[in-house]
Amino acid sequence: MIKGLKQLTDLLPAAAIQGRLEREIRAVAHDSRQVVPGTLFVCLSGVHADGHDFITAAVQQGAAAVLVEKDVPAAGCEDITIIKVADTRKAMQVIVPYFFDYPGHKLRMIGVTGTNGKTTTTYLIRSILRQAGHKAGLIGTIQTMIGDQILPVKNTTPDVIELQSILAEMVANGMEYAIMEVSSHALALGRIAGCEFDVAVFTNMTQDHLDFHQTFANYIETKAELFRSLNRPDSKKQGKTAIINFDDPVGKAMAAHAGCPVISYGINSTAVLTADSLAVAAAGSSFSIKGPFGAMPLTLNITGMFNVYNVLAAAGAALAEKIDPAIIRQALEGFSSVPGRFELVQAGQPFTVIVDYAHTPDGLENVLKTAKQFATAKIIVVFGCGGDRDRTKRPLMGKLAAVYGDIVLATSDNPRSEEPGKILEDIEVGLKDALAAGHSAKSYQIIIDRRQAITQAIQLAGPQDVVLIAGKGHETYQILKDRTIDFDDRQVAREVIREMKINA
Ligand SMILES: CC(=O)N[C@H]1[C@@H](OP(=O)(O)OP(=O)(O)OC[C@H]2O[C@@H](n3ccc(=O)[nH]c3=O)[C@H](O)[C@@H]2O)O[C@H](CO)[C@@H](O)[C@@H]1O[C@H](C)C(=O)N[C@@H](C)C(=O)N[C@H](CCC(=O)O)C(=O)O
Ligand SMILES: Nc1ncnc2c1ncn2[C@@H]1O[C@H](COP(=O)(O)OP(=O)(O)OP(=O)(O)O)[C@@H](O)[C@H]1O
Ligand SMILES: N[C@H](CCC[C@H](N)C(=O)O)C(=O)O
Ligand SMILES: [Mg+2]
Repeated sequence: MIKGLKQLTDLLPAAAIQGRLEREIRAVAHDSRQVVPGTLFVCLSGVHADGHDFITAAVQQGAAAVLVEKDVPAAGCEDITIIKVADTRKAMQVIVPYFFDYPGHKLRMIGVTGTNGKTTTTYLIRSILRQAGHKAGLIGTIQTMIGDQILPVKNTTPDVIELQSILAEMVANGMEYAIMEVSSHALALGRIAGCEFDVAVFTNMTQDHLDFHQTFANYIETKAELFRSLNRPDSKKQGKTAIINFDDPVGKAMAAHAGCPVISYGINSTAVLTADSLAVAAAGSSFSIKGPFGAMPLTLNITGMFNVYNVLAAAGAALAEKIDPAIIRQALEGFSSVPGRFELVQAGQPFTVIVDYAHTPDGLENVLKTAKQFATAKIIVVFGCGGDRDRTKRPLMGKLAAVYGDIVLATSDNPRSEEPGKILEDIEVGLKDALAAGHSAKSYQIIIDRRQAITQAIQLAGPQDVVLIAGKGHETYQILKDRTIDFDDRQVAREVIREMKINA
């Protein structure tokens, strides 16, 4: 993409400009390390750093212009254009979609938000759309997919520059759909500027990210933004639909924000799509979806009540896109799994080992309830809580692990800049509470080293037991204070089982 700087600044009528506008802009970046010759460097004030401090570095790398919200020294900036606005983040949200020719207007866009279930629901929607013969790209926690091309990701929802560039790539590659997870961080930080969603899905709302949103009420309000966005007077698209979980206490409020047709779903509420005849096992589940098309009996490779909700949400999105129910059924029944979501590790051991991405109290409770539904012997839980994340969820997760598990091994999960022992102390408060109240767990152990915790769990497991290793799912790393090391729960579990020569 190449745009004239004048075209870009025309979108910012209140900007104060110093220097010439007759320049070609070949890229937009807010990170000096990504600046190439001809870049417009956007200076953002962040949590850890201030982009204004990197102007010299950006100029040295060939920046043609800088967008600032503070006065910056002219020295060193003689050959570039300085554009000053009141808020660089907002200005970036205006110019970047234009820079990439508004790819979000050319794709049918499906956004999925909610505390849990976004990744799973987006994968399900993608498989249905592909089954129906559509070209569908995906953006989310695990990876970005453009057709069969896979790109690594840093965040669940990329920042506005990366996101618009991915969407442009999708358009260039003939994608009809972009299905994406919309995190609350993305909504709060305006990362989805320029995306016009045709379908917005609400999965659920439970505690997470209170470090960032401060209160649960703020968190809900932030999520509501996706549904309000369906209702904008300046919208370029027609025929929007909201897919809403009516079993969730805030579902109806989300629907009210949408101001467009709603496909509701739920198991306990009156809704357009419901499910009954539910049966779950470790390796799969069966149930029947009831909807305007009648009944759709399903036998699936994914399990757990929570996945019934994800399936209903995905079916709702597909129905909004007028996909034939027979195709929806075919796709759902052929769907294998999402990496690291209730993933069974099978290395010949006589007990069940599950690796799951539950990293919130609700996620952990759901996955433990599911394990409890089919477990015939002990449940051994290995889990931890991320550093630099919502601290208040730690005792809650500790408590839930001990309420549903028989043996709990609390360990590290991406401690980041925090002291692992301190995180575990927070978890231990909840563990102690649950034990004092006489819940399921007979014992717990605190084992800082995650490999050692997994080894201990596997050593303790007897025939028919269930070992649940929660929190990291598909992740292949452990983020420590000073470095990131390779770490994959599934691989470690397999290695430990093989080393111990445990056979059925
Ligand atoms: C709180 C948050 O979301 N922070 C995001 C934010 O970082 P920040 O504002 O703190 O940036 P900063 O490091 O202070 O830097 C400020 C500016 O200086 C620039 N800089 C910095 C260094 C340098 O050498 N040169 C330079 O130009 C940076 O590019 C930036 O523009 O902007 C960065 C660039 O877009 C993001 O990568 C970063 O996400 C961090 C890594 C993060 O972990 N975010 C998590 C909490 C997150 O967003 N999670 C959500 C939800 C997950 C879920 O589904 O549960 C997600 O969508 O992933
Ligand atoms: N609908 C659901 N309700 C509650 N828990 C769920 C639901 N779906 C999945 N989970 C649990 O949450 C975990 C994460 O699921 P998934 O990755 O689909 O959610 P997510 O919303 O994408 O998470 P993230 O916020 O990290 O992107 C799963 O491993 C499972 O334990
Ligand atoms: N999207 C979530 C993922 C948490 C996964 C867990 N393994 C952790 O690192 O806390 C977050 O960034 O808070
Ligand atoms: Mg996700």
